[in-house]
Amino acid sequence: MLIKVINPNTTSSMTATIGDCARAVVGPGTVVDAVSPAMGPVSIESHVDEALSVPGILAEIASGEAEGVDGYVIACFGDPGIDAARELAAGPVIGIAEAAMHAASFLGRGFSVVTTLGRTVGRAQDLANHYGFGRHCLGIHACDLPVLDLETDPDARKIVTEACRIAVETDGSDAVVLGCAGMADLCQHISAEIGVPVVDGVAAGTLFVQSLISLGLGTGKRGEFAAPPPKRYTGMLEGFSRP
Ligand SMILES: NC(=O)NC1=NC(=O)NC1=O
Repeated sequence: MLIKVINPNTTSSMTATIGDCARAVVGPGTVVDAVSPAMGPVSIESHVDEALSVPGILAEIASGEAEGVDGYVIACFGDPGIDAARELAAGPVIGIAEAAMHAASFLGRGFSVVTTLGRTVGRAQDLANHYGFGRHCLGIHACDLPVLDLETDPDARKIVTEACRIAVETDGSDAVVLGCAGMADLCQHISAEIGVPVVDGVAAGTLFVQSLISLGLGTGKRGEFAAPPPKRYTGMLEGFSRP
């Protein structure tokens, strides 16, 4: 089977890290194609960044459908464009926030989320509530690292680890969810350091997609997520028009 893992930001080094983390967990019959869209923000740290990442995500979903992709992971903790992507895809589409929260909910009574900048905390809270994890999500904490500093700051691992330690002590949580795809490669180190399960949504989302495909399950097409009707788009979006 072929799973397309889409890093909605256009930083190729982060896409490579994300792809490595996804490939590390899939079974022998699964190929992971990790991509960034040709257009979009170099990192996603605001509502504007998230909105501007969606056209590129949808372009990747559309090309994936033509290429016979079996399922998709949207590897950004805001789960941008997830509903629109599900309209375009036949197979399952899972965002890393939804995946990580589901996984963490199996590990105890409650989990903490550690995200990047403080301004992304509200979005993570909205997603927890939207997905039905408001009761399980005991706290959402920012490590105050910009997304791309996760790759460049030599202290990034220590900063995220300490933020996770403080989150668990503050919230009394049983597990931690990493609130950024760029943290995926820190997961095992942090878990060993703080002594609680740490969930990376890239790995969790990839395995959930693999499992759904193995069960022969894809996105339901009877109603809300049926293929969208023909539509003309103008200006910069003209290429998205559906005859
Ligand atoms: N909360 C976040 O920082 N989310 C993210 N921004 C990105 O560019 N990738 C993420 O996962």
